[in-house]
Amino acid sequence: MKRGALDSFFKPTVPKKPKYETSEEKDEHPSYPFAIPHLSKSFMTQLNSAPAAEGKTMNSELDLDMVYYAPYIPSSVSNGMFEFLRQELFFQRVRYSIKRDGVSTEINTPRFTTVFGVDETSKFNTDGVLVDAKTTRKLEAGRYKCTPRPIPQCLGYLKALTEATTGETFNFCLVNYYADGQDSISYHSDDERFLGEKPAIASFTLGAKRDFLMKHKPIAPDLKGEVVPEPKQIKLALGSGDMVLMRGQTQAKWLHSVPKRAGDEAKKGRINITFRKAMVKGGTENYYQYNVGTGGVFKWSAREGKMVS
Ligand SMILES: O=C(O)CCC(=O)C(=O)O
Ligand SMILES: [Fe+2]
Repeated sequence: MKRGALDSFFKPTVPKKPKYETSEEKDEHPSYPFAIPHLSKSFMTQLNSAPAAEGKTMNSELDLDMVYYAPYIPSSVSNGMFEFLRQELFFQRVRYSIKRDGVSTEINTPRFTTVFGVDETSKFNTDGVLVDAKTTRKLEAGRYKCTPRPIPQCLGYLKALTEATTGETFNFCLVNYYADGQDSISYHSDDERFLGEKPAIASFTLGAKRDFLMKHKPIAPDLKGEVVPEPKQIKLALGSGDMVLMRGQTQAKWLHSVPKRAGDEAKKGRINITFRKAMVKGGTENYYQYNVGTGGVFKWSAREGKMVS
């Protein structure tokens, strides 16, 4: 046997080198299953030039009020950000049961999810302790059934940039990971009362390109029985680094979805990040219930090329 072959035979298998650089600093918190590294200086510098493209206002359709940045995140960092977040965040695959007409059905959320943040009535102090937003006093035990988690630096950095661009403020960050074309989100609107009347939601895509579909909610005939024609469905092929800001009446009047897709593109995996602002405690309970749940934690395995529990 040749020397080189023997050498490589006995060489220990080193773990795959991550495709991105991180900072030495990490966020740790009792609510995190493991620490999350900060973004590298280089990533932060590159992100500082966001938005990479001017936002296009989409408001010519009935009740629609959106701004579309294609892209928002500079293309030099969008893939690194995708690899970083997929590798460093913890995810869950949430199951819950709902009652439809008295019959309870099990729902398996068809994507990986994670969530950070707390509603406007509370905040994390600099020691990572939850305090009342008004009195800044430590929360009494049992204020929340769930365990709120502070937004880590890597997502907080993007949140601050998004706030500067949009003039909105956010206190929640929800993350979806669509592993392949079978993962999806069905038609819905983010019109919960805990978000307030005309919620602004900034929604990012990293990784695979996926179609984002929008359709107007059914319009009832007016009192005179006149039928208002519904606007036609909208399809945005969201690519890595793109951001859509939905605001005004968009959630009240429109539905959106990311349907299942065949083909190789979706197999690359797609991360969606939404920044939102929940006004009351019920919002925090809802977001943790449906994005964390009670099952086990998943983490990306670079070796296996999939989320593992
Ligand atoms: O993945 C997306 O682009 C949309 C996600 C979404 O609508 C949601 O999480 O409410
Ligand atoms: Fe949504």
